[in-house]
Amino acid sequence: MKLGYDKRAGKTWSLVSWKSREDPSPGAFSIEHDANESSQIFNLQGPKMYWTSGVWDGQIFSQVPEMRFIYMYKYNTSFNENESYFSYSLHNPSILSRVVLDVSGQVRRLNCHEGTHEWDLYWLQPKTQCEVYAYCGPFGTCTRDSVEFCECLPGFEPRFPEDWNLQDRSGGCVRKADLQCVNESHANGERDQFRLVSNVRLPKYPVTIQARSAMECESICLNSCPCSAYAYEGEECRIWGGDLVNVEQLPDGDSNGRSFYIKLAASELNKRVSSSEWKVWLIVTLAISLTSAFVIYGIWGRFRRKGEDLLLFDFGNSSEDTSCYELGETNRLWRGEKKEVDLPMFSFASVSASTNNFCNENKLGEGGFGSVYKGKSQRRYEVAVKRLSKRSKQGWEELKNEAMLIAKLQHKNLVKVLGYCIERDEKILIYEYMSNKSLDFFLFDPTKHGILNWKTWVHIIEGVAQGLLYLHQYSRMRIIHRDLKASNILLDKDMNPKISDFGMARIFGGNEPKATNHIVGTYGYMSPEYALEGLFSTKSDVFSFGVLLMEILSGKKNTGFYQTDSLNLLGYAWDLWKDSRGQELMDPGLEETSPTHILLRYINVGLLCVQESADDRPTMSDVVSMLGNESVRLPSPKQPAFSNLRSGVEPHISQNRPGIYSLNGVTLSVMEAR
Ligand SMILES: Nc1ncnc2c1ncn2[C@@H]1O[C@H](COP(=O)(O)OP(=O)(O)OP(=O)(O)O)[C@@H](O)[C@H]1O
Repeated sequence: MKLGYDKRAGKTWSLVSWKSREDPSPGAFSIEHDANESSQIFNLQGPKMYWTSGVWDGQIFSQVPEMRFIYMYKYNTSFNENESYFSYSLHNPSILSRVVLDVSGQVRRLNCHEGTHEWDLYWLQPKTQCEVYAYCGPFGTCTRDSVEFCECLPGFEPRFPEDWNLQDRSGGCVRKADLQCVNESHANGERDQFRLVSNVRLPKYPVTIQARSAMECESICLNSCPCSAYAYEGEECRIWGGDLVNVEQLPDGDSNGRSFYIKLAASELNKRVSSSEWKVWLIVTLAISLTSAFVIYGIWGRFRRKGEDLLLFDFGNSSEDTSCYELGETNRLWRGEKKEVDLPMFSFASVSASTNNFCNENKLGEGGFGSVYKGKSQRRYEVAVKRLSKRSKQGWEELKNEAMLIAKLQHKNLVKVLGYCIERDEKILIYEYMSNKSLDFFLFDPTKHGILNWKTWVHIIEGVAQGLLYLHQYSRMRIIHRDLKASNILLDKDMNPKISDFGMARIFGGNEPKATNHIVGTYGYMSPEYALEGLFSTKSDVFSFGVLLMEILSGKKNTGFYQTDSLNLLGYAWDLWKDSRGQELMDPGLEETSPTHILLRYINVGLLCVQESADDRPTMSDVVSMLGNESVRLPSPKQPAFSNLRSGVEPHISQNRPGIYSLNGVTLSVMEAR
């Protein structure tokens, strides 16, 4: 369908939401294409702007940067004397995809899942209130996941305080003191000044101009009356005229955080608090702090009980139940941690009841830090319960790291954590149950590898790639998994892959590799710069993904590979590739069910991922596009890392480097070199 304007018929092609989920008559929202040159998509709530895509630059809409990495669609805009419109089509016409404008005003893209024939949510906007156009009005700032979404920028106050208190923030904020707006010194000697606003998503609609320095950029803004703010980054001077909208305050450490300078009257910046104001401020602050403490205490108590109620209702055996919140030291320690876990807490009694007292028949497997059991709630909902071994001291740190990270992530290819329990010396995480266990069960058992056809393997490979891409690029934090391997890919009943085991994962800022002395990971999957120098980056995950891909294609483990007596799997693959015999690497079962040129393409991508130099390896977004789009030309790979290493022999680790890694597919870390 076209979204635009039919000039001959004088008709607009738009998308209109339903009135309610049951009533398909025209609702409050509509999407239209701007017929002017800016060619943006407007999502309107009645006549009011609700969301905008930003201007079309010929490839993407400026407010939808992720379009750069989504290679599935072809976009088309057209302006001629008869019509002006925007439309899209799919590179692969067999994929079913649709765009829906929801009753709540969200634009949702849904793709039909080949296996389940259900509509999967692929993309949506606006995702949060902070992305709604001018949600906090002009000069307001928005903070997601906060009770009070909106605040005013420093030096501003609500324009309509009554509406503001009644939660209508659309009026925004106004200056507490007017700008002087003079080029030369003002009569009283005060010129407008700038105040830094940091760690935010920048306001919409800047104008970009060239400036040689931050000072020059500041002076341009200072000498232009309508300029309200500027930002200087990489020789690019951005200035904003008039109202600032959609400034979003980001959480600490968010790699999307930027800074800008807002222009304020000098009197506002130099304000001193008089002694009577100071006293009033002190009294009010004390009163607020005390009231907040009581309120938080009350809410916390209710929250704990609510978590427990949920558990009793869902898992529990109420008569035997001991309450988690009555626990002692360990429990308080957890809550005392700086970063709290935003997850429901369950009592040990109910978790134990759900697994039939951790009986052996319910045991799903055993990892480095403890055992995993299948549990069933009273409502027959299946879960997986990871119980930390009481001897494992280090495992506790990993488990906490895992809970804190996964609780903040949401993607269909990442395993979900449903809750936790800490009681006396018991430490437990509860996950969604994945009935097909982990990928290694299918991969390294020759009788099982052949059960899955090529289509399913592609589904698994693409899912893992999407999950990693989300971690590296799209999640709220940039995350490096550091322990991607076959046993950490779980499979649900429909063989959807989910990345698990975030015990080693790290939040990562910037693009430069980070160094560590404490090298953890699994032999065979670790990149050379990480195993040998302790340097990790998103490219170390790309390396592990490459090894996994080669293992899937060949049906063989990278470690313990004895096909030839001189090389490991990567070396073997490289030798075949050089001799144009790549297809001989393939698991014979796969070769029968898939076209050779596709298999060779996948081997090519795998070899690109395991190249020696991290800089030569593609990013996960490159990998996703190379795997999914046959029209993307693939570069020739260079020789893989460790390819001349005898199978089962570990790379030499220098004697003066303290950290070491793991063996035989089990993750370990020790602090001394061997
Ligand atoms: N959510 C789950 N659903 C079903 N089975 C699971 C689930 N989580 C783990 N398992 C099973 O339990 C086994 C042990 O998992 P765990 O994550 O503790 O260790 P691992 O990843 O195999 O090893 P390591 O801890 O050394 O990395 C897995 O191999 C898998 O078969």
